[in-house]
Amino acid sequence: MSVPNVVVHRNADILAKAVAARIITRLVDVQSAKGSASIVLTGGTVGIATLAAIAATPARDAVDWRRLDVWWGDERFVPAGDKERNETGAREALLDHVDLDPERVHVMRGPDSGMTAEESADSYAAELRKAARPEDHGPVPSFDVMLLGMGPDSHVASLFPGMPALYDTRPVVAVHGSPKPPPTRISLTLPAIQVAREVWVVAAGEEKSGAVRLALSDSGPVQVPAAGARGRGRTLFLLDRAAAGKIPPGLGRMASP
Ligand SMILES: O=C1O[C@H](COP(=O)(O)O)[C@@H](O)[C@H](O)[C@H]1O
Repeated sequence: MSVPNVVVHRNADILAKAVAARIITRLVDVQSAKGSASIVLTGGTVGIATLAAIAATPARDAVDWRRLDVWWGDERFVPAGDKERNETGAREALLDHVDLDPERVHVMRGPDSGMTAEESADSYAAELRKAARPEDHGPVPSFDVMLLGMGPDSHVASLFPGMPALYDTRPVVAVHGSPKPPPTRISLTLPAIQVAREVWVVAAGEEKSGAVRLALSDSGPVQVPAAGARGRGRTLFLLDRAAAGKIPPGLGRMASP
């Protein structure tokens, strides 16, 4: 697993635009190297603002959207189209505005599918397994880039401090009793997160600063889930100045002072 690098931007708006530019560059680089690329999306404020920033820039046309697999790190277990779904936010911000191959948009199903949360998690795990190649050496594809928002409690995806999902070795689980509504969710687990080639944790706001500090310390991921958000090849913490306010001096690289 990689050691995190920290990049700090002046405010949340610049952060979203800078992450959008990074994503475009990453996807173009991967597509030019191997044909297609994969991204794991997050919900949350910076995650969705980043997707809107991609939609707003003409550089988005540099990506071949039809050769992109889109996955989610977590989903709220509510019906398709519900405003609470991470999928709904992502579609409104970006996915409905680019020419994606619908077969490559891998949503986590909600209760309207007729599945229980457990069945939905199992079906997502099966979809991941189907997409994995021998070179992935396991049941989850080596995602090219995974975006993860982070809560003030240090949760990433729908992995909340102390909850059973953090001990689970399956790639996808149902989460019940989430401290943040809605209570039922589907989430990748840490073993699935940690197969990503690159994991980018995005966070803005002073209320996240304590969690950022802990996530960059040697805290254990059961207490501080974001401390387990590490990519195989690269881990980035992409922050605004407020979220970076409590990290030890010298750790954060100020990109836009
Ligand atoms: O519930 C969730 O929250 C986190 C972070 O959200 P934010 O609004 O505090 O940025 C998000 O990353 C996760 O995907 C989502 O389901």
